[in-house]
Amino acid sequence: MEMVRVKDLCKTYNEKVPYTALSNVDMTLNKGEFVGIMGPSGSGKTTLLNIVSTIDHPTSGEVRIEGDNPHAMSLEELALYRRRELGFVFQSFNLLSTLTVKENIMLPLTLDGSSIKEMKERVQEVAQKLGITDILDKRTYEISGGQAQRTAVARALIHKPKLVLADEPTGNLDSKAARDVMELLTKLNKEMQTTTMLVTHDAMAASFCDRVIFIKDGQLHNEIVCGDNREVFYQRIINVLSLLGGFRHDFSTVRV
Ligand SMILES: Nc1ncnc2c1ncn2[C@@H]1O[C@H](COP(=O)(O)OP(=O)(O)OP(=O)(O)O)[C@@H](O)[C@H]1O
Repeated sequence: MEMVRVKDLCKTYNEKVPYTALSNVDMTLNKGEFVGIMGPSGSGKTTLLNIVSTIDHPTSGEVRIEGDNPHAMSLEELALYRRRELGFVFQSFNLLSTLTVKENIMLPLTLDGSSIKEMKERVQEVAQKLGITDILDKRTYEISGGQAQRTAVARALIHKPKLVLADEPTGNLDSKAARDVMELLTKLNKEMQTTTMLVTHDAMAASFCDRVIFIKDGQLHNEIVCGDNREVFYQRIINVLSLLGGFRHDFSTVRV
């Protein structure tokens, strides 16, 4: 079943000199699928994620999420839609430092007016899945980067969103923490059947996906699907990246 449908999507930034960041992008994400988006620096990955996640608007074309067109909603409808149906994970964690880990995780439910009982139950459930029950009362400055990103993942998933959007979630983590976060994200994706779109430059992170879509110069380049062997998938990702060229970062040195 189709969860996300991107149709003929174009984005031009109207600066002094207009810049076309995306041209005629078509893609589909199926329900429960974990899809990576890769491409050289400046190829349009974040622009694509921002438009699918409703943070930015397309110049033309359409995004449908389970049939809904979020870009056609009013600001109030859109705010509610984002809060209820989408989950976000960012490179910089975006946790509120004045709140505890537990309060950060609860935030989407607090904003939605859920009962205290329900919030407590859901926090316990999601914290257990992410192995962070023992840090729930800590402040965000008392925890490690890996724990911070697991907290951010818990916050993104607590309201059981339809779609999780992750922009370089391993970008600020060491290789061990990065691998842990990817293992948890994929485990929860399978358990909860939450469709996930991941932008990354990291081949190790991408090798956890079911499918990786490559973009270059704002257009779809190709895609590869993970078979039975993740190590082979990782090598195939590296091969496409070396063909594409133009990477800001060195390829990940982490072995799968
Ligand atoms: N708000 C903006 N105004 C003008 N140009 C922009 C804006 N945001 C992005 N761009 C340009 O659009 C192009 C695509 O940017 P985008 O951030 O989507 O690329 P990316 O593939 O995510 O890059 P990176 O891997 O470096 O994060 C780049 O050339 C960028 O300079």
